[in-house]
Amino acid sequence: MEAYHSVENWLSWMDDISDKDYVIIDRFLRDELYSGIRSFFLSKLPNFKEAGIGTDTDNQIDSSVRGDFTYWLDRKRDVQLEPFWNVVDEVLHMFNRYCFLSLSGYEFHLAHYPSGGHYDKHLDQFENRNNRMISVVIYLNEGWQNGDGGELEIFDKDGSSFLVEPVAGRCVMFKSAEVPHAVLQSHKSRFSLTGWLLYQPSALGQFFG
Ligand SMILES: O=C(O)CCC(=O)C(=O)O
Ligand SMILES: [Fe+2]
Repeated sequence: MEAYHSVENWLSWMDDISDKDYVIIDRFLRDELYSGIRSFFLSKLPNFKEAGIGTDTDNQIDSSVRGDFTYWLDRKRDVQLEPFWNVVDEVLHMFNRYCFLSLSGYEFHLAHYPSGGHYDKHLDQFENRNNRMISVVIYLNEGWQNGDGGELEIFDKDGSSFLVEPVAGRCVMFKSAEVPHAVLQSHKSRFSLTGWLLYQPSALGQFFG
């Protein structure tokens, strides 16, 4: 299949994430794919559920920590998103090839922070499950303006931090276990597509598959 982005782009993004633990890429998806995802998002809004903290077996809802509503995606069911899944395949491949990771899975959800929602500072790791390697967030907020809130706050190792505006088409990727981050209170509805590239400890399938 034809590559979605050039190798030169991938090399510079992989350099960025290796050096700084995060990379920010504007207009990551072509217009057509971006619009398809946004329409899909809007069509699913009635089905979103209040997000919890923790894993499937140990999930707690606590809107003082996290105020978003999510809709988990499923590649087999959500076939309208196939062009997006193809990009996910490419992202996985590029991390494996140029960052020497062994990624072999992913999980993605749509996220809606209603006005007033936020997410406290955290790492994208669970105590009882530590296979999230790379976090990927793509923002779908058209007409986002200064003052709308909902910025992603990324913390550096020295404790200092900076804000990333959740503008439409922007993609942020970061190392899930290394980069503490938070979502500042949003003053408008805030839309994103968020996922994690997963490390799966060497299963037999990797050798024989
Ligand atoms: O939407 C964002 O900017 C980040 C969301 C987040 O941190 C999460 O879902 O774990
Ligand atoms: Fe997070």
